[in-house]
Amino acid sequence: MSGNPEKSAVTSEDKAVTIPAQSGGATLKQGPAQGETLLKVTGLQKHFPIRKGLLQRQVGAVKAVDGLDFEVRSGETLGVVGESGCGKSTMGRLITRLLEPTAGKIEFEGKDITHLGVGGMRPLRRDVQMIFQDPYSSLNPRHTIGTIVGAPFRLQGVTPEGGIKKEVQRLLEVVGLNPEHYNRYPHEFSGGQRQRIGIARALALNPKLVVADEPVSALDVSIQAQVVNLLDDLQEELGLTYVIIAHDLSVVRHVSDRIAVMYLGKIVELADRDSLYKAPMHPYTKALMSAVPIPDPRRRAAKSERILLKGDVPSPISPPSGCRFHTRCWKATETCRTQEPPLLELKPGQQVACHHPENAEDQAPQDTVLLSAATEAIEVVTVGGDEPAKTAAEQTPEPETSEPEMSEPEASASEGSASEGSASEPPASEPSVPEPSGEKRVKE
Ligand SMILES: Nc1ncnc2c1ncn2[C@@H]1O[C@H](COP(=O)(O)OP(=O)(O)OP(=O)(O)O)[C@@H](O)[C@H]1O
Repeated sequence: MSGNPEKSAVTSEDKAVTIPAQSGGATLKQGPAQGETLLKVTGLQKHFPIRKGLLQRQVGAVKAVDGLDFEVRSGETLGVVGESGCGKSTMGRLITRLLEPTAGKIEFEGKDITHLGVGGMRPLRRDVQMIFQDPYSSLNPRHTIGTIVGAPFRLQGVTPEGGIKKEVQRLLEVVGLNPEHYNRYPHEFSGGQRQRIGIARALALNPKLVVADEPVSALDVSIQAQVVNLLDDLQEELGLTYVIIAHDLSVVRHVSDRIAVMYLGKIVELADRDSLYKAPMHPYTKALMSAVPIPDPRRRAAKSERILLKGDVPSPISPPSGCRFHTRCWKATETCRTQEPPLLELKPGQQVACHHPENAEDQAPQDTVLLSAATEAIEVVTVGGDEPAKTAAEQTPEPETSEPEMSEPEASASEGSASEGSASEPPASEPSVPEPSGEKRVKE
């Protein structure tokens, strides 16, 4: 979250906690300098076997994570986004070593931790912590919050200076809870407060890397900003590194320095936050970005278009050949169906796995014939503007002649349409939306 003016503006307004100096077991540790690689993942895979019959023979596998390559730099926040079932949580559990990888390599501070046993993992458990999505099921209802937040000390055999109780009370204060509530039970707290308890537990041993799996998605919208700001403040004060998994792109935009977009067990795009939001290169990223609601009423009044991907995400048991997104992509060609695109750095700080990327040189310019399914792959919905919403009966696909109605940036986007595989630049701040042939348009 470093160097993110948008985030710091919100943080300073809502700052509710001050973090006292670390003491006892939670003293600041030496780690890699800011910006150096803290975690490196190479070819990471997790295939869950599917077994059948009396002999429980393996008949297939769910390829939840199927070859990830990325690194996390010290002090940064890497956001991970993607539709449900694309393998985000599995990736989080792999890098925190809550799951055993099927293949690949995980290095933490240069040390290979891929297959460390329980004993070898013990020191790592202090350095890598996880915050879970559901603050209701992740806290034991029979334990007081004092016991819950103090558990990491007991498990690691660490006695902080001043004792566990004092340290737990300090941690509760750090996350904005009343230290006097040490003896209360989880059910006595609200969702947001429970998530703060989960955060206090994760911070107890002063970790270097915190993996947060949908940390705010179970919370009321009004509470989400408080928890996001708390994570922000804690990162600044304690020098934490985050991997934040979320499906809410507004949250990810707010918290992340870099963002990895996952689709069916693979990273399809990995880029700096601003590059990704201004000029997404993978069609899947573009479709995701077009669905982000615009909070500014002035900008909302302007017309914008959303790409609705048709059909479901294919099964991770037998993912599509070639590019996994080709069955839902409006740019898909024969190359996409047969050849898997590698994740390449096509612009500084922006890696993308696509044969026909947006806003960049076409990687397979000779292949210009769209697959027949490509023209039906999406629906483009125009939203905003001053037009009143139409009922379903009134919604009619517009004829080709509707194009002159478009504003200039939209028109230029249409020039770089799928069929041409062009590399036109998008409008300055909003992702452009393609005009595939045979598309249906519905106005709201
Ligand atoms: N223990 C398991 N055994 C078998 N399949 C699993 C297991 N855990 C996850 N999966 C499957 O792996 C795929 C990826 O799941 P995962 O939970 O990682 O996705 P996700 O992107 O985090 O989705 P969500 O946002 O819904 O949590 C899914 O198809 C899921 O059904």
